[in-house]
Amino acid sequence: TAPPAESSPGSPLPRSVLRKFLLMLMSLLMSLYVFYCLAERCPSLPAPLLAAAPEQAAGGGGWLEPGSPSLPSWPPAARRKRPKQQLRRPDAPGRGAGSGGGREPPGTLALLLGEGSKRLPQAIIVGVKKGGTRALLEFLRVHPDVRAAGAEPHFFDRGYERGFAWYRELMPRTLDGQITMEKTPSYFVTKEAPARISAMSKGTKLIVVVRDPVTRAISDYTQTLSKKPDIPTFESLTFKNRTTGLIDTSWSAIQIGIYAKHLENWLLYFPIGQILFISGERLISDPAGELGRVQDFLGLKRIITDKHFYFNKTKGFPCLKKAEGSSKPHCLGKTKGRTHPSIDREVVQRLREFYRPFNMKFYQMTGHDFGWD
Ligand SMILES: Nc1ncnc2c1ncn2[C@@H]1O[C@H](COP(=O)(O)OS(=O)(=O)O)[C@@H](OP(=O)(O)O)[C@H]1O
Repeated sequence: TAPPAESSPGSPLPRSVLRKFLLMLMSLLMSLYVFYCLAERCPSLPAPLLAAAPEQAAGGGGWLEPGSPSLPSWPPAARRKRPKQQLRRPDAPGRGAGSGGGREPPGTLALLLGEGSKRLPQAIIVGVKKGGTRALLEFLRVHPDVRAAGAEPHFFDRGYERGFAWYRELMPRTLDGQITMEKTPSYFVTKEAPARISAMSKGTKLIVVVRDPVTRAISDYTQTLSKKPDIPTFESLTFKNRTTGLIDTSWSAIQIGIYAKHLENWLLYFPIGQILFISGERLISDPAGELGRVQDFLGLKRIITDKHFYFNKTKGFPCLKKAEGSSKPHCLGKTKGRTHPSIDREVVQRLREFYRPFNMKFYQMTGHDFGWD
């Protein structure tokens, strides 16, 4: 018998090759479709994450950024209309935006594909220096609805003349419903910062991580000492006149801790309810508890819980079980949690006396006793 015809007369390709080619074409088309669906444009999957919620699409107003009248108003997350199935369960494994290995929150692929846009921050950690601001931001970034600038932009203290377009460029891209954040601790003691932030948006949510002003001052000094080992002792810098015991309030390490005074300046532009005060001490002893308060304040679902933290004995601090963008445990670097030099007890005592009335005033203003006295 004659062998089955592999190619029809006149056809340049044998049938088997043609079949293989068609199969390959089909699988290529199927892969393209799957990819399309993963990019959240596929109609058979949950509604597109990228579609703006009706009220967001309508534009809310409230933003005063020059030249950008259509910027969305706060709070995208609180008013979020993201489909339910796109929010991870609080106990679901996985990480914040940018993580790898199939643990990405919804929308990460869209961000990777260049979707989303850079927005001015809706929430800022404005202080205080050495309060625990980096820890708070790193912890918050675990939330899939939070995206934050990595470095401190220093826009409202050092870079204001560069303009809002420059500032916005420093921000990560976000999808509708995600909150853009940054942290620059020096804003809290910058006279012009409240007016400038209010000029950007009156609705900006402010977070201040405060810490016992005496320990904060020592931490501040420790940082300077690590960079300039030749500076005078903490004790000598503390006093204008050691014999009279007059404190040198012009020394920034002391100045920054007079929280009540700085807060007065912020209250000229923002209602107290728009400022969240986080205890730097509790951020260490109960990170999940403090993160719960922050998530509520930002109108976010409570996704970051105690399951996200472990206490690292070597570091002496709580660390993340999985850092953003990785599945590995993550502690803050060596510049966080430095060993403080021991300071003369009497000097510490004198500083405690100095800060006490300011602390009392601060507790009164915030309605919260931070327990430093
Ligand atoms: N989880 C965790 N890991 C490491 N460090 C932690 C953590 N939580 C709070 N802290 C405290 O954060 C202090 C540094 O504060 P900041 O990040 O605000 O410093 S800075 O102003 O940005 O330089 C840093 O101060 P020092 O201990 O004096 O170095 C820490 O005490």
